[in-house]
Amino acid sequence: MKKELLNEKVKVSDAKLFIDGAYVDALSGDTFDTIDPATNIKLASVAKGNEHDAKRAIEAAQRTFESGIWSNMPVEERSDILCRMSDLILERVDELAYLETLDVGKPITESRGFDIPRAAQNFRFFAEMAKYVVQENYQKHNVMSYAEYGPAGVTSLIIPWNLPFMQLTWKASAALAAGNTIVVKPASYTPLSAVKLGEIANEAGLPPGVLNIITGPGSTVGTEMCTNPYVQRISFVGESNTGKTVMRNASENLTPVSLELGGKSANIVFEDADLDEAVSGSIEAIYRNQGEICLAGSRLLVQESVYDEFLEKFTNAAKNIKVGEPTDEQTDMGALVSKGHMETVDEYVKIGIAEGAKLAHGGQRVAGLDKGNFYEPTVLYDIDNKMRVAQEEIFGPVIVIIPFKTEEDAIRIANDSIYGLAGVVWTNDMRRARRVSSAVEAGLLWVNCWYIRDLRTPFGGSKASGIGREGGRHSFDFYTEAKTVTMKL
Ligand SMILES: NC(=O)c1ccc[n+]([C@@H]2O[C@H](COP(=O)([O-])OP(=O)(O)OC[C@H]3O[C@@H](n4cnc5c(N)ncnc54)[C@H](O)[C@@H]3O)[C@@H](O)[C@H]2O)c1
Ligand SMILES: O=C/C=C/C=C(\O)C(=O)O
Repeated sequence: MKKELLNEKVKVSDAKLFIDGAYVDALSGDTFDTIDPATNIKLASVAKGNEHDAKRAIEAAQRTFESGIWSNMPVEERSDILCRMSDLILERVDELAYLETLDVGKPITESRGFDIPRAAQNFRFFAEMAKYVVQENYQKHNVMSYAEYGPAGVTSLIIPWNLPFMQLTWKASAALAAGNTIVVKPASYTPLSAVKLGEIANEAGLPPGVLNIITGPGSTVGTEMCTNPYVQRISFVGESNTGKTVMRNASENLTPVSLELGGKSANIVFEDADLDEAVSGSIEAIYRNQGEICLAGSRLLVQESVYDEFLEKFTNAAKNIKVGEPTDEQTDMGALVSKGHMETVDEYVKIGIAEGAKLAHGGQRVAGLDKGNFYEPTVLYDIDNKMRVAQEEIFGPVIVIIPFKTEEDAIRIANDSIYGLAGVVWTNDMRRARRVSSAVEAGLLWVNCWYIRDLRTPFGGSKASGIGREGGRHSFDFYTEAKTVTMKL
């Protein structure tokens, strides 16, 4: 079934580089395999680009930018093309969702219900918004100053493997709407959906050379995308340590960076919260997408007075999660992206237990599903925030539960982290909600909910979780170059 669908819909031979509107092999002719996380069997051969291919793509993007075919196109026309891309993504939702599920290992209900529709929404949102970006114009006596926000130029987008199509389109749609030409690199574990964007672009009428896609290693392709002098903007999503390398490399040409990096977000449950709501929200915040979400509420802080009751309810809910074949409609949690990543997650659980953590559930691979990278939803409790499992990003289905006494303790523990991506607060006291959300050091705070998004809001992290914000006007700030023109009239 899988193979047939792959051959029929995915056309394995299509997993090539996309440069100047055409699918091409890597200059070296090299390929690499992308693997199905549910079986560890090869899914497809993918062109293995290197720095020379990246250079070729950047030069195509530069030529196209200079031609003005996209950068000078009236914004309404650009917007129409991007809206067509949005429509085409929706028309192909089943195929793209299937592809994403095969490549990432995530449940089909998640790909079809979230990743792909959100990708379509990304394109429509930024295409519409580009038409209404407010221009500044000031006057003092006979002097008028106004600002032009032109496209920045060739833009590099480097994407991780956890939400591949959603995050690629989150960046690509904004960068394109602003009039840039782009070069994108998906993660090597999950290149297949990104490759499809080339077909969609051609069908929508995006001029050749505006979008270029290079599959291949970060060390070669990614490095070129950060150091090539034609590149004017770099938007990167991935681990904090890779983010440091990106920033170091970007400094060579003083290229502006937007970095969305790792997290270890505090999810704080107060005694006055609706406990059932807090349990189901916290379950989603750690186990959705196998825990492979940067925004995961991966440090669960629970007030002592409700700790035992919460722990019992949470553990029962974790036991009820159905881990299984990602393409099965009944599956809640699929496979981890790779065998190596699953081993890292398992290693963390062992480290936690050695550090003194107690195990309420999980802590091992799922019995009977040993061909794929299936790991049980795992609950570690009685955690001290100093433990490695509380400080380091595990990026898998492992919650660490930490008791706390007072609001001040909760805030102190929440902020005792190198990361500052997100935070979650469960309480029915709105004054407390306001106080705690102000005090927690993070770019994103959710109260009595998790991962509800409004694309107009600033999105990004503080501390080691990133630099800059995207979303709404913040995306346009990053993907444009401002110029102030002052005229004496
Ligand atoms: N803050 C956010 O919005 C956000 C969103 C999703 C994922 N993440 C983070 O991403 C991480 C998981 O993703 P990952 O394992 O793919 O991250 P990663 O840092 O290993 O890789 C991310 C991308 O960078 C590329 N890359 C690797 N070395 C590079 C280099 N030297 N120069 C340029 N590019 C290079 C990779 O090939 C990949 O495409 C987690 O830390 C997670 O929290 C953050
Ligand atoms: O894993 C990280 C999640 C990133 C989410 C977004 O970029 C988004 O919702 O726009």
